[in-house]
Amino acid sequence: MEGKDSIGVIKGIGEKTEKNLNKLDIYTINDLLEHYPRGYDVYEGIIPIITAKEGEIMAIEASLEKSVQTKKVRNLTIVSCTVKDQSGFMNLTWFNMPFLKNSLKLGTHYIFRGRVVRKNGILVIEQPAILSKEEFYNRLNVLQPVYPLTAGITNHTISKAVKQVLAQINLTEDYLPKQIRKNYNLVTYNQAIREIHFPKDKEHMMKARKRIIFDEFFLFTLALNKLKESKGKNQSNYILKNTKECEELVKELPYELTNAQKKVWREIQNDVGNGTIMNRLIQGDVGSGKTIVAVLALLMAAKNGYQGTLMVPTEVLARQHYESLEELFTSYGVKVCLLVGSMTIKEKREAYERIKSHKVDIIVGTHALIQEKVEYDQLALVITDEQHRFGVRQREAMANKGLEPHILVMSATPIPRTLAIILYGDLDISIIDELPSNRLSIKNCVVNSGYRPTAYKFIEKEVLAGRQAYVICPMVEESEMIEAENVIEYTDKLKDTLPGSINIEYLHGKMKAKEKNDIMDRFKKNEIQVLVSTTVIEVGVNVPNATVIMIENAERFGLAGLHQLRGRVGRGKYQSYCILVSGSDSKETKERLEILNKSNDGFFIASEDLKLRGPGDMFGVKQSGIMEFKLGDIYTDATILKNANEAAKTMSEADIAQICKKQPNLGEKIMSYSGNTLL
Ligand SMILES: Nc1ncnc2c1ncn2[C@@H]1O[C@H](COP(=O)(O)OP(=O)(O)OP(=O)(O)O)[C@@H](O)[C@H]1O
Repeated sequence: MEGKDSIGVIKGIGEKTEKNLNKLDIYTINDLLEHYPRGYDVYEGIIPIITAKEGEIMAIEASLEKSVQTKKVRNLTIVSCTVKDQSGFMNLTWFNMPFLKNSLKLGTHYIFRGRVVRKNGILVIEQPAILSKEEFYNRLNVLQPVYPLTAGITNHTISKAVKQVLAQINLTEDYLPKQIRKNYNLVTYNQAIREIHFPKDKEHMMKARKRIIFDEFFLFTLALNKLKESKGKNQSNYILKNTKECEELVKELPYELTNAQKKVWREIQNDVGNGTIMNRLIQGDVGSGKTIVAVLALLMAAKNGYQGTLMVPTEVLARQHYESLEELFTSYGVKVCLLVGSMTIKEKREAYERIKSHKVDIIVGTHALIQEKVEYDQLALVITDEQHRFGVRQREAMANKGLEPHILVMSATPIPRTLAIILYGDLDISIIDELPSNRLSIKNCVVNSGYRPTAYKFIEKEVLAGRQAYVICPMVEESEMIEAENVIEYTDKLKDTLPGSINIEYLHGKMKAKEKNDIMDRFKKNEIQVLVSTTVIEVGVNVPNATVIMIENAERFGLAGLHQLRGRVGRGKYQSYCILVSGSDSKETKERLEILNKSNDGFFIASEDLKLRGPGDMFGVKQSGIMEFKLGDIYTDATILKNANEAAKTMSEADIAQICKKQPNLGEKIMSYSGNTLL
């Protein structure tokens, strides 16, 4: 078996499973091996039912009190039952597992293990695993990998497949020179891959992680260094002059640009006017007003007779920008068009035609913008919104579309300067370090679920005063389907609680793009006052009239993620509020959430978060996922990042060629970061 082989060669993986694995971007054996656990589950002992705590995972040994009930709610089958041990009773529920009705027998003792949640005021274990004594005790205190999943793929499917591959594959060829391994105290590739999936203990897992993260950062910085070298300060084909329209737009804005915005705008003008190609990153906290600076740059490109694009991570955002740009630019005679994946073939074809013939100046869209079929005419400026989804590769693919256009990247990730210099090695950095002066600081509170009625009353009060609110629903990791169902259920309950005059709608990842856009449009127009949503409320959504965000299960998010979510409010002149509802009473959770409670400053939060979370602290909290590293976290793994960067710098062209010979897929890996032919 070889890394390049298709996953179809694994015994037990049929066509259907293969298709489902493809949805997780797993096509080859290598992809599977690099589908790292997102955490580890550690089985602790059996405890009495009476000690159940909301939000925690528990194992109980119990028997059925009554026979199993099933009911159908929309397209979900819900199986539920009550079990008892000597200390008390507990309700259990499963989704879409109707067969349990016949397999669970009265009078038999089972071990159930799962997360305790509160439903209608009662504690319930949701989706518990049912284990035999032997299975349970075999797993006790052993780190079990927990993989990112998709519909049709269980954790068991992946871990079984990985086990089989590890038994058959030879991974002893290590591309990383021995000296580097020695200098930075890194285990071999072979050991790392084996132990990241099935670690002997936490210490081994940490060593495996360190090596894999080192590789991620090493290859990334290698690619960046190359990119930087190849770019140099190249001559630009597009020299953009300042235009009177930009000055007019600045004058017409309902606010004055902050000094930080003015400074960044000047830097951009200088970049695009001095004859070299601009490669610039604008970094600014959520809501600091990056968009208007990008808008000015686009107007300038259009008024110089060129095209410009604005590429964002989601369709909802693309539409939001498209609509506001169209409104802003019409009076300047600048034509804007939208290009997103969900458009019909006919619509897309029309867009391609208008782009190619330069009937439009500004194109706003998602990754559809970089598809091969799009041909631009004099594309002078590419702006991407780097909310963790666009890596160097996409940036380059876009750049290659034009005759080397100017590139502007916007990021709301608060990265300390020393790290930013490494991570954005090929870019100059501008920082918007000042919020608009009309902003009031967001008021925060951390509460438990008992506070919900008060929170709902508060939302009602704000809505009656003309404002709007977001409610972010509990996170469900098992399946998007169940998550969607939760959102619908939550919305129904909220409708029962709040007055009928308040329009409440929901948004979740399973909805069609058109439905999502429609809901967002109506929320923007204040036809919807309360939006219940999963985290699909993406970074960048801008509804300044929304003043409350209530986040359920706040304990399950990383602080960076919470800060981004919170950034959906406090974007206008009104006092805004963030209610963090925590489903856990643990001291660590309280400490973590307290950081957000205390501060609204992204840099401060990131650095405090770092102090609390040690490196490799991957239990329980969703990682920030910045810049597409599979395991590496730029904050907690900053030391590894610095080391990897240092090591990459020592590599000469010949060294790289040498190690690529040893490991042919290394070249591909580097390319996957850079999108550039390096070798
Ligand atoms: N100088 C300013 N004074 C007052 N309001 C401003 C100013 N600049 C921008 N705004 C307004 O602030 C809001 C947030 O701005 P914008 O959407 O550009 O934020 P952002 O930096 O892109 O944030 P995010 O990272 O969350 O997307 C918008 O409604 C915008 O109109």
